[in-house]
Amino acid sequence: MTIKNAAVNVHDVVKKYGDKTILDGLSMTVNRGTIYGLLGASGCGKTTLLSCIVGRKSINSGEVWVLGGTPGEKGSGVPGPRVGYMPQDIALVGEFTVKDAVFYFGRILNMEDKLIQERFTKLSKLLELPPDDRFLKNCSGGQQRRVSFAAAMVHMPELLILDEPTVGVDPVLRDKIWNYLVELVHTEKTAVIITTHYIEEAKQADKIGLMRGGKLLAEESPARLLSLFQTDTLEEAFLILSRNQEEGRINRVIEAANISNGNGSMQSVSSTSVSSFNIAYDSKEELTFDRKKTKIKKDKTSLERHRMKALLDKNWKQFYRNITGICFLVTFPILETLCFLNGVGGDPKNLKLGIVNDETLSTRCPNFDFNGTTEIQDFDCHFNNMSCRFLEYLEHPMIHKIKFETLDEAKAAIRHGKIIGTLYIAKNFTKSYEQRMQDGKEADNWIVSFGEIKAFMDLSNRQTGATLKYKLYELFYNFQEELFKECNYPAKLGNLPIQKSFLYGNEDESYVVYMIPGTIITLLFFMGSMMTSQIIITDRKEGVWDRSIVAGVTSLEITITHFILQAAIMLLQSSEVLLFIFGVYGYPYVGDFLTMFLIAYLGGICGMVYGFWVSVICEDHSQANISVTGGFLPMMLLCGLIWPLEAMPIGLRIFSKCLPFTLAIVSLRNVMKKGWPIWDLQVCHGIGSLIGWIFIIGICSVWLIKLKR
Ligand SMILES: Nc1ncnc2c1ncn2[C@@H]1O[C@H](COP(=O)(O)OP(=O)(O)OP(=O)(O)O)[C@@H](O)[C@H]1O
Repeated sequence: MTIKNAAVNVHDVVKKYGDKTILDGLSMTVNRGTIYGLLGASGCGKTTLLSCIVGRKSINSGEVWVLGGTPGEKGSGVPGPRVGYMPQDIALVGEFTVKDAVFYFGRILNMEDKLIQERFTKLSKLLELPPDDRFLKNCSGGQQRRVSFAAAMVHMPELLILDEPTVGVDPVLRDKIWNYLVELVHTEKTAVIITTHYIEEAKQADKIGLMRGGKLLAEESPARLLSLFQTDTLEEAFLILSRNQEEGRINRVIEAANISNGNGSMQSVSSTSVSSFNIAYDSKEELTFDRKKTKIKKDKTSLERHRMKALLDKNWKQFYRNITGICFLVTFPILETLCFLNGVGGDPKNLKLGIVNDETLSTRCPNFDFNGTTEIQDFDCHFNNMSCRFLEYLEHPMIHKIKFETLDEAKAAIRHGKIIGTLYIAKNFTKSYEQRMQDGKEADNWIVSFGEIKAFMDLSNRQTGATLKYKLYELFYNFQEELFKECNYPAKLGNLPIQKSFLYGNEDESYVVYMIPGTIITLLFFMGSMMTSQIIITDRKEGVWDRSIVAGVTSLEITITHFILQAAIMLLQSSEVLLFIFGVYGYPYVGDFLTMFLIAYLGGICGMVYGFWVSVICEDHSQANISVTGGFLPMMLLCGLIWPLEAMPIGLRIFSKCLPFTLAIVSLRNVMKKGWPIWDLQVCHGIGSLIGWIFIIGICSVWLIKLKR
């Protein structure tokens, strides 16, 4: 027998996961137009073997030859339309209807819709599929398995690989499926490899491979196995083989049958094993010869329109039929933006401030009247009731005044956390304040001291304490400025002798404005990384990724089509965030909006690529969540979102500038606050750093995907 008759030829294959050997020098041959039943206990390596045959797993040594070539190499037909693969997991999209699932694979394989419909109708009847429009996520496990089976067979492949297709299928339907397979191999000359735990159903196979411990114990027709071991069932034959292998007495069927039968059937068994050895040997020779003649080329990773279309259609259906997902993707950026704008940067309100006014013994001065508090006599300005006048200026939403009789009481209240600070006004404040003005540089120290309002503050909450402190300064300046006006003194005499003017920004700006560029970029980066890592891991976990690749789709096509949809979603999310900040809340910007949008959008795209990297290095969602947040939080703390970069030690500052967010935030702030154009060097730095990171992470991810295979 030659390799031309063999659909699959596996020779002396070793496959390891780490140190663990899963396939231990395994050889098998599957001929065209036959059914090959691969049997073995759970965990013996059946799925691993099938993955090596379809080219989804690389082997450590040995040879795998499929439909005239090596999987993954030119001419093998694997992955591609010549093979139909039904993996053990359902490996279909839950948001697909029954019909969508079959059409998806048909379209990937470039079949006309009319032909797909014809096949679908036939398979639907044969496999008793649920109604066409039922979503797979609403089908039972057995129903999903049958749909998966139909999807593997829609294109009538030359080689059909079925990993446990009859699990959860009732005996009548199971019988029907086997009859169909038998008919298929006879009429179409299809080669079928089928694994099953129901050993007896494999009686209809042309050949059975009994696998155990990574080796093939026997490779015979069912009838021959029964006669060799003189058993009524295949299960018993398998039991005898397994027992003998466990006891270390056999490696191959020849010895097993000897042990089981004594010398009686020695002759026939010997010839069987010799012939089976010859198959592998001949094939190997021809295989080696062919390879010497033709240099094997790797299949090019071309982009095919029909596959891209089918993938885009799949991604779109996955997206719009997942209502929870849509709600999250659309509303999360708005919610986060609202939380940020409402929760960060506003002034505190109703801060409890103690007042000890020894001058009037009142906090509110109920019948206080501004009139008469200043009086000009002999060119001098005389003051009355200044403490009440000042307390009027403290009528502000930030301050809630609480009267205390003594300073000690007020200090005790601060220590017990009842108030945030207290002001103390001495008994002769007005007189001392007036004296201090008139005496100027000749004023006595005690006059200066009594003419002061003393503040005692709790600064343990630095932000609140500092905000109140600056508010008190501001209110006092207002008080003093108006007072000086009334006295015909220069209004600014009491201010610090510094003339301030601002070329960019202004003094009253809220802290939130400082945080806006950082928040936009970090939020979109986070959204992008979460979205991409979750979607890709889900795709991979469900097995859709692998299965599509076996059907001929390339990793590049899957990645690009995912990227197209997610980039569109990111466009929406970036618009939402910018619209809320600058449109709805009206925060000012002076630069070009499109440049700001570009930087924000690139931040989101960079997040998507980071999410792609995370999906490559992580096995599941929880690992991915840890990686996304674990990578994101340090970057967020170091990027200048919360605190200026200038406050960092120099080494950390340089490191921070190498991170994806940092320069981008600086650029966005320069456009937003200073109106710098896109060609400004500092703006270009931020854009360039984002683009650089997108390429670096993208290339590393693709490289790692190749390495992992
Ligand atoms: N990616 C992997 N990394 C490490 N070990 C793995 C990996 N995949 C499978 N294994 C291990 O390889 C062995 C064979 O697994 P495989 O899935 O091929 O068995 P199987 O015969 O198909 O089992 P079953 O009939 O239960 O599906 C098992 O012990 C499994 O734990």
